[in-house]
Amino acid sequence: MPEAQLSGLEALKREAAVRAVALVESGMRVGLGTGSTAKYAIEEIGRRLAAGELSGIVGVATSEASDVLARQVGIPVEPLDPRPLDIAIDGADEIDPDLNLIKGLGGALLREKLTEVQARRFIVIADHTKLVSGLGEKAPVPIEIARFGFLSTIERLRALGLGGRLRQPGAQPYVSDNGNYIFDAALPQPCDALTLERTLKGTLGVIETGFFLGMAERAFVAGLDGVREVVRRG
Ligand SMILES: O=C[C@H](O)[C@H](O)[C@H](O)COP(=O)(O)O
Repeated sequence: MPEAQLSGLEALKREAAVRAVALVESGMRVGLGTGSTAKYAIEEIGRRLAAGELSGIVGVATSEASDVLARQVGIPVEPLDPRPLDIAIDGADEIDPDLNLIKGLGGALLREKLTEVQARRFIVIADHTKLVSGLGEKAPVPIEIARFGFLSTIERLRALGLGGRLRQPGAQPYVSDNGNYIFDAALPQPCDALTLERTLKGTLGVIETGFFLGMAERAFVAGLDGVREVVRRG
């Protein structure tokens, strides 16, 4: 869509995406994120390929939807294999001052984490509404859980003191690309995300969480005064 037709927030998201895609070079293997911001990054990579600004790009998609979009815009897509990715670009639901993230409100957390952990550089793109002083301030943390015995798993999550609910947009629970359910957990504030992440990973029935801690190298965050580049400290 031409820039002039995008709403204010959408234009900001695209601006952040374009800044991140400027880091992509010919021949790179690129992790392709998921969501309404990552969509702009995929489109921009496609545009640069079509314009001859890039060549030899291979994309690894973090969701079925991003796989479809990438192919539509002419990005060759391959499955994730053990080779490192040069870069991954993705959106986020919350970003704290140390670039720890909550991701997965779009349901793609497991494939995103599997892909982004293999990237030499993981770049986050977002609009300014995603910035928080502590994780869980605005968004729940999505927890992907096995369908089998999910009610028992939810009881275990509640026993950890977590509020929240099974994601269920209609009559049936939401099913991820991997065939699992998602529990959107409300976090106590303030939240010790690292400790909670460790506890959750040791909880039977939990497959993955939407905490992306210490993974992002930098973020391009678009606000009304332009795009701010935030680099992780240490
Ligand atoms: O599962 C979805 C992903 O983690 C998204 O990257 C995240 O939800 C941000 O999406 P959006 O850019 O649409 O706000």
